[in-house]
Amino acid sequence: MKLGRLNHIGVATPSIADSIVFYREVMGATKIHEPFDLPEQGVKVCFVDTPTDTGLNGTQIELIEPLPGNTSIAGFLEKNPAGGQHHMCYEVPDIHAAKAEFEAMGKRVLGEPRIGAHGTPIFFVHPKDMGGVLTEIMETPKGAH
Ligand SMILES: CC[C@H](C(=O)O)C(=O)SCCNC(=O)CCNC(=O)[C@H](O)C(C)(C)COP(=O)(O)OP(=O)(O)OC[C@H]1O[C@@H](n2cnc3c(N)ncnc32)[C@H](O)[C@@H]1OP(=O)(O)O
Ligand SMILES: [Co+2]
Repeated sequence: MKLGRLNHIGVATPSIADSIVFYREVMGATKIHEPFDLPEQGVKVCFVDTPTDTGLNGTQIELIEPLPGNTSIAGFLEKNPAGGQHHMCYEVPDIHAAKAEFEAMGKRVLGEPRIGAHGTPIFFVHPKDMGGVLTEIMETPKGAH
């Protein structure tokens, strides 16, 4: 692998509305995007931008709240009622090549690549194979940065 850009840090929350207030009032976030539902992934999503001085897009905070019926995030929140750091997402140039590399290293890729919150293909690698960090791999959006 070649370590790619840290696209976002996923933070599970019981309430995106409450988390928006936190990131604005406590953290001083100035660019908080409109929340949107991603029903195929069973989550409501809200991106919080972090500033960069490079003019490129900074790593985002991805707030995720379970939609009714979602079990994975709901299960995480049962264990962590206040929410918490859920996953890290790195960019790759080619999602299929990356999937083959992780599988060749014996890492458990969870499912086939599917479209994620940025509209490009993503997959997850099991946290137990990744030093305890649920790791999302995302294909870099065309023309990004
Ligand atoms: C895709 C849209 C958006 C985007 O960016 O595009 C998102 O990121 S949406 C994010 C939500 N989607 C997912 O998380 C999909 C991938 N996740 C999974 O498939 C499951 O959550 C899985 C397999 C990681 C865990 O599910 P399971 O049912 O096995 O839950 P358990 O509680 O039994 O966990 C087993 C074991 O793993 C540890 N665990 C669970 N979640 C995490 C985590 N987020 N980070 C680190 N470790 C995690 C859990 O503690 C258990 O460990 P054990 O020692 O056995 O107690
Ligand atoms: Co994510």
